[in-house]
Amino acid sequence: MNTRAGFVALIGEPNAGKSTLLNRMVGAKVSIVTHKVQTTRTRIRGVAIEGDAQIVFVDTPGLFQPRRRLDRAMVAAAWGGAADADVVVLMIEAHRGVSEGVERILEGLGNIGEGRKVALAINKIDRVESQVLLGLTKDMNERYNFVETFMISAEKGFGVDALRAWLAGQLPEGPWLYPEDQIADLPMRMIAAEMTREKLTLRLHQELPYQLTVETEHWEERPDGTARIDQVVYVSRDGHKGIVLGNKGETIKSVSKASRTELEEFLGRRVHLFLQVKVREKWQEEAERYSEMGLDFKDGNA
Ligand SMILES: Nc1nc2c(ncn2[C@@H]2O[C@H](COP(=O)(O)OP(=O)(O)OP(=O)(O)O)[C@@H](O)[C@H]2O)c(=O)[nH]1
Repeated sequence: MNTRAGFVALIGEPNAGKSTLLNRMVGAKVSIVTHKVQTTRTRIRGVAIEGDAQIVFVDTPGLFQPRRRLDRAMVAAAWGGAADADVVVLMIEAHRGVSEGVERILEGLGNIGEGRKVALAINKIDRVESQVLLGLTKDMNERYNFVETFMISAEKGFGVDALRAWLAGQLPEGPWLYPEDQIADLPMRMIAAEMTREKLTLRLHQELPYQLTVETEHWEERPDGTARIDQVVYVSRDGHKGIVLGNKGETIKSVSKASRTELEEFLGRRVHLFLQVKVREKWQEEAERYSEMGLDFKDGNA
């Protein structure tokens, strides 16, 4: 049996229906619902299984409202994520047509590289007449070379199975990115990693090394009702390790304390949190496909 696996970036203006579609495609068991933390990272939103294929959906935070300087870096990062995905799906709203926002996205799409598979999903087709749909399909395909166009209603479920099956077929052959037994607690591991990353962001401000990732390596439910969570903060350079540790380790200690407090509140029980900082020079290359955080921020995008 040949398995397939890969990343799909779902992009579109706010309100296009991305969350609705993801919930339908992914199913409650493995969907990840953390909208809380805005980082410069591309996050995994959910993992869907379709036959022999594992589809990892990534999010593109902050893609469409670049107001402040930080947001511009996030926009660049988001496009970086889309450019690294195996397939990009642009979702638009049938009744709104080619809005200004959609035009901007089309411009951005022009820069993500030749040969990228970009599909168009026209959502909310329940709200328009079929002539409108045909016109919109034609218009959009004249503006960009989509490999495929889908007409769907994420809310009513129309066309969603066809889209998921098509996506599965587009992914490269290879082992699954997440072992089956890890998928169930993947959301919790990721939420915990994001909490720590958020605390690092708050504590370090501008000093925060861009090339930094947090992974939850180990999660143990203890018989006494507490949880032991081991996380590793990966940095790409030795010098960054010092920044994250802080003077006499005080930065990492306060990050750890803040993250643990939040985790305890979230889980409703005591948590023993252990943080380690490790240097992994090439973590971007090696971790991209296998780490819990998936696609990442690239040098030069800021
Ligand atoms: N009529 C109709 N409404 C839909 C459809 N899909 C989604 N919606 C509605 O559109 C609204 C936005 O959907 P979301 O899934 O939250 O959109 P989103 O793209 O995730 O939005 P952000 O999280 O802001 O980026 C919700 O009120 C949905 O119920 C559809 O197929 N038809």
